[in-house]
Order: sequence, then C-alpha cells, then structure tokens
Amino acid sequence: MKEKNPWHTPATIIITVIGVIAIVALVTVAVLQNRPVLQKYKYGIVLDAGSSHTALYIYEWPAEKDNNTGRVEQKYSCKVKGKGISSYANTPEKAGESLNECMQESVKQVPKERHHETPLYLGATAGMRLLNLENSLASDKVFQAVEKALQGFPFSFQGARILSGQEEGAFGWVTVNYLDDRLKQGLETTGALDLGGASTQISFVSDNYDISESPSNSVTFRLYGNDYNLYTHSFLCYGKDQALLMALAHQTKSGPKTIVDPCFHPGYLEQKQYSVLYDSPCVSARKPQNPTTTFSHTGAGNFTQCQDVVKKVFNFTSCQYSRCSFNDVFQPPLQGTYGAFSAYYFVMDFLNLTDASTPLETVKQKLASYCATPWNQIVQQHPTIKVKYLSEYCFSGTYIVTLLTEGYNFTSESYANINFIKEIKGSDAGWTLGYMLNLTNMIPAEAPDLPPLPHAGYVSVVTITALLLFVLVILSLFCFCPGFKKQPHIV
Ligand SMILES: O=P(O)(O)OP(=O)(O)OP(=O)(O)OC[C@H]1O[C@@H](n2cnc3c(O)ncnc32)[C@H](O)[C@@H]1O
Ligand SMILES: [Ca+2]
Repeated sequence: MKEKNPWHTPATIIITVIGVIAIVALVTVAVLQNRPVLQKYKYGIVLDAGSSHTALYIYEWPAEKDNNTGRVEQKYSCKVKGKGISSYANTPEKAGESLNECMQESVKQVPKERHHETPLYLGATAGMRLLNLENSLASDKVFQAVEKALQGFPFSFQGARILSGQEEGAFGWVTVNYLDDRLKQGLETTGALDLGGASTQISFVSDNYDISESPSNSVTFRLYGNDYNLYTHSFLCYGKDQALLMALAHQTKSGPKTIVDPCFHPGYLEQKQYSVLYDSPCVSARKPQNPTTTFSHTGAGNFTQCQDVVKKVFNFTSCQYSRCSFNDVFQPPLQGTYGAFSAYYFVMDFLNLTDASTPLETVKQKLASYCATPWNQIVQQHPTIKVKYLSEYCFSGTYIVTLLTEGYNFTSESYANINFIKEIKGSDAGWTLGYMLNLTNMIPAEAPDLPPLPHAGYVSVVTITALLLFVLVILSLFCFCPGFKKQPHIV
C-alpha cells in the first residue's frame, strides 16, 4: 500500500497553478506599470565666457523628469583654445571663430533629434565687464560676433550676455548646493567661493543678518519649498590675474627700472612692459607719470613680505556698515562650510594644500618654504607646467590665504571649514549649472509630490503582499475545506 500525497489532488494543483499565475501576473503588471520610463534625455548647453578662457558645458537630464525629481548632470565639457572672448576686442570675428571647435563637438555629443530643442546660453563674466567699462563699443562688437557664430549651430540659441556679479555668485552657490543634494533635502547649505582671473565671488547663507543693511548683497530664493536668504558679493578686479596686476602696480608706482618682488621666486627675472601692465581699468589710474618702457621683474621669494604687498591691494580703512570684508563692502558673520573652486582649487591643488585637515599655520609655513625655493629649482621640478602658471603660484597662494583671512575674515578655526573642490559627483563647480537650472525653471519653488515609496520598495511590498495572500488562501482551504484534510488513500 502506498500513501498518496494529499496535495496531489486535481483541485490543489489547479489552485496552485492559478495562484502562481496570478502572483506572476500581479507582480509583472505592477512592475511594468511603475517601471521608470525608458531613459530618454534632454540637454542644455552653457558657454562660460570667462576672463582667461571660455569653457563649454553640456548638461543632461531624464526627459520625463525635468521639473522635479530628475538629476541634471554634466555630460561633457570642452575648453575653448586661446584666451577669453574679451581678448578679441580688436578682432571681434575671431572671438566667434574661437568657439567653433567646441561647438562642432557639441553637435556630435547631443543626439540629432534633440538639437532643435536644446537651449544654448553664453554668459560672460569679469573680462567682458571690464571691456564693457573700458570700451562698450568693442564689447558690443564681440557679442555680435559671438552671437552670429552661435546662431549658425542647430541648437536653440537663447542669447549671449554679461552676468552681473550677484548672478555669478548666486548661481555658483546654487550649483554647489544642488550637486550636493542639499536643496532638495532642505539641509544646511554650503557657501561658495569662486576665484576667477578678473573677479572673485563669495556667497553664503548667514542666519540673523539684516538684509536691509546692504540690499545689493542679498539674493532671496524659494527652492523645493525652502526659503533662502543668500549673502553674495563679487569683487571686480580681485580675480587672481587682476590682483597680480594691482600688486605689481603698487610696486611700480614710481616707474622704476627694476623691482624686487617678494611674491616671485629668488632668481626669477623677466623683462616686462609698462604698457601691458597698466592696460586694465583695475590699474590704469595708477600708471606712473614717466615710466621707462620696460622694467626688470625680479624675485625675492619672501612669503611674509609678499603678504604685506598683497594686503596693499585691499582697503581696510573705511566701513560704513556694522561689519565689512574690505573696500567698504558689507559682509555678515561667516557661517557653515564652504566649497572653494576655480583658481582656489587650481592653485591649492598644485601646492598640495587642498586637504581640509591641513591647519592654516601649516599652509602658511608650506607657502613660505615654496616661495623661498629658487626659480631654477622650481622649473626643474615641474618641466611640464606652463611657465606663466609656475611663476605665479607663490603669488597666487599668498593671495588666496590673504584674501580668505584678511579679506573675508576666516580664522585658523573657520579655515578648516573650507573644502577646495574642482567638481562634485562628476559635474564641475561653477556658476554655469545654476544659471541653466534657473533659466530652464528646473528647480521648483515648492517641493515636488514624491511617491511615498521608492520603486524597489513598492515592488517588494506588492510581491510580499501577494505571496502572503496566496499562503493565506491555501491555508484557509486546508483548514476549512474537508476535502483538503490529510486522508489516506487506498490504492
Ligand atoms: O571668472 P573670471 O574672472 O571671468 O575668470 P575665468 O573664469 O576665466 O577664470 P578661471 O576660473 O577659469 O581661472 C582662474 C584663473 O586661474 C588660472 N588657471 C587656470 N588653470 C590653472 C592652473 O592649472 N594653474 C594655475 N592657474 C590656472 C586662469 O588663467 C585664471 O587666471
Ligand atoms: Ca569664472
């Protein structure tokens, strides 16, 4: 006699098969219905026409989610060869031509079917601000040439313009906090420090400060349901190239034939032209009366003396507000952490000083020893680095430390809150992303309604519930239907 398995009745087999089919069907429908839609992307292009060079960035985001949950990421970047567009004041057509190579590459990078709907923006910063101050006709011509060149590409060109200093500072802050996911999550924000060639920006949220004390330094945002009261200031002429010109102008007031500059390495010697040095609105007013045509620029390599020279480019004597940074500019108390990018990063990275755990005192000691290193030794140690950059790292490092401590009032303690960064999660830190997010209304004022569960959680809950229901049905059949009870079958 063989006991037959009581589950092997036609009824249980049919119920089991139907049950399994039902569960598979239920889970499949739920997963398909709620699966993220096949990823199609949209694109936006921003040209950052800086004082020293132009860079192109292509951003990409999932097509279905452009106004709430989708992340915008940098897909591609291209460094335009040559100098910034403001350097083409005398040959404006060349400013337009200079953009062709990167633009042609963008045509390949963005899928063809998206070309016509991809917005293209050009924002110019301090180089064009200075050219506009000096010669507005020349700056208009440069813009005309650039616009003509950009209109020749298949994208949706949205115009070329000069950003105000407030915009440049505020959009840099938006970029850093967007990439760090601080805005969407309503987390404490991080400040943004941007050091360009011709201007520098500081932007941060400081609680309990009175906006009305200096309304021009205040920008208010409502992003993802949170209000932000941002302090921002852009110092024209305080980018590292113009600051160097100002420091040299201080040392050549009397029009000497030779200067011994503590911000350059011992043994450094270069003949420089007065006409080139004073060819900028940041210094032109200080031009000596009867200078020789050239002067010998020699180095002494002394950090402390270099700091004294650098301090002379700041004016600390007057402040009409409750507190100031420098040049009679209001600045509320520093607060929180800061991301320092562009030249802050390039310079501190070269000097191996980007580690946030390096104390300010150590930074100064390392700079002092770097500045004191003879020029021929520096050149030998770094054969691949552009000589112009190489010769200026001592000045630039000293300028950065002086700007942060004497200018913005960072102390040994608060200096530890500065992170020197180039990019965040693969996207470069800078104003361009924030500018595009703003112009495409990609950051909503109110928090988007998100589904209560993430997709994976939703699928798990549906699967587990279906399984539980199935087990429950089988158990109840087993308990309450007599035909399902275990019975010996006599064969
Ligand atoms: O914001 P503005 O003032 O318009 O200027 P920019 O946008 O052209 O300025 P960048 O941040 O691109 O660069 C800032 C400065 O850093 C310089 N720079 C770029 N790469 C560098 C490197 O690797 N080492 C040293 N300096 C560098 C560059 O020449 C500028 O003087
Ligand atoms: Ca810049």
